[in-house]
Amino acid sequence: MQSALIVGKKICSSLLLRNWVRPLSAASDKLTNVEVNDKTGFAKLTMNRPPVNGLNLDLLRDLHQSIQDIEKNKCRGLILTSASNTIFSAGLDIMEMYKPDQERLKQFWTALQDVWLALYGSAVPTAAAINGHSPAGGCLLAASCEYRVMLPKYTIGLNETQLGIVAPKWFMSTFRNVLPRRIAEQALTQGKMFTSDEALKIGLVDELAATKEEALLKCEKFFASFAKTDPIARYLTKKQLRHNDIKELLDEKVQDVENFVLFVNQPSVQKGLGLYLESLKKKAK
Ligand SMILES: CCCCC/C=C/C(=O)SCCNC(=O)CCNC(=O)[C@H](O)C(C)(C)COP(=O)(O)OP(=O)(O)OC[C@H]1O[C@@H](n2cnc3c(N)ncnc32)[C@H](O)[C@@H]1OP(=O)(O)O
Repeated sequence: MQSALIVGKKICSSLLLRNWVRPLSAASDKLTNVEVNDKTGFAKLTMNRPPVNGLNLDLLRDLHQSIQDIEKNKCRGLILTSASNTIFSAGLDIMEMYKPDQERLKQFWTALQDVWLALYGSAVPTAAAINGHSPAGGCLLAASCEYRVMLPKYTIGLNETQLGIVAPKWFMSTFRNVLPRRIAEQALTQGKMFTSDEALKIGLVDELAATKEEALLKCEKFFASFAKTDPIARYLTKKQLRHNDIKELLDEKVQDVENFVLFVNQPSVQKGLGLYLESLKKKAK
């Protein structure tokens, strides 16, 4: 496992210290990092896969493990953010889908499903401090949280149709959980990337913040808004509201992997992904 969990000196009484301390791997190996604020019990989950936090199999597995740990240890909030100064996440690592190894491709999609199920269905309140660009899978992660605070002058959206690919149903449900249906439909069909200001205007993000520190504070303030609610009643309410979306994927999980594998292997999709990768690399030169 490639993530590190760092806990403050004092921890919430509900936490079992021995559960929290996982062996720290060498710094260069870490793909996610979890820090728990000892006073508040809020966990900061930081993605750290340079250069763009591309969601490959390893990062997805690491994220899943970290979300599960945060949940098991009954933290009072989970803030998802990025170690990069300019990118929250560039979405799925296209290298996982281009000329793929077939067995790994299945594992990759299953890992993405597991991350989404854990994050979207989390009992712990969730928020995203979006401190950089957040296309496609990056937007999915942020939109799966209950609250979003974004820094200015970045972009966010589900741009799949611009890549010639179709976002699966559960990506769309996540968007529809945040946006009015008509706006979601337009955004998804256009593959539109919104600037931070536009995202605020349509409600894709809840607040803007000038710095990452401010974004983290705003996420914490969101968690504090639950101070007078019963955590179990809070969770059961969220669970009921998100139940149909989650059930839909759980009922079709294996079929969804098969659909993905079939889709990605189509020659036209492979060609499109290859051209897109080339354009990204040309841009980098
Ligand atoms: C098939 C069923 C549905 C599947 C649903 C799919 C969901 C997805 O998430 S698909 C991925 C969609 N992602 C994108 O379209 C984002 C593409 N990337 C960008 O727009 C930009 O890279 C950026 C805005 C995120 C960052 O820009 P910048 O800071 O200028 O960095 P570079 O563009 O120079 O990128 C650095 C480096 O990283 C490579 N790269 C970027 N994104 C990806 C990616 N998603 N997958 C793989 N590799 C990526 C880029 O090619 C550069 O590589 P090098 O040239 O080798 O340094």
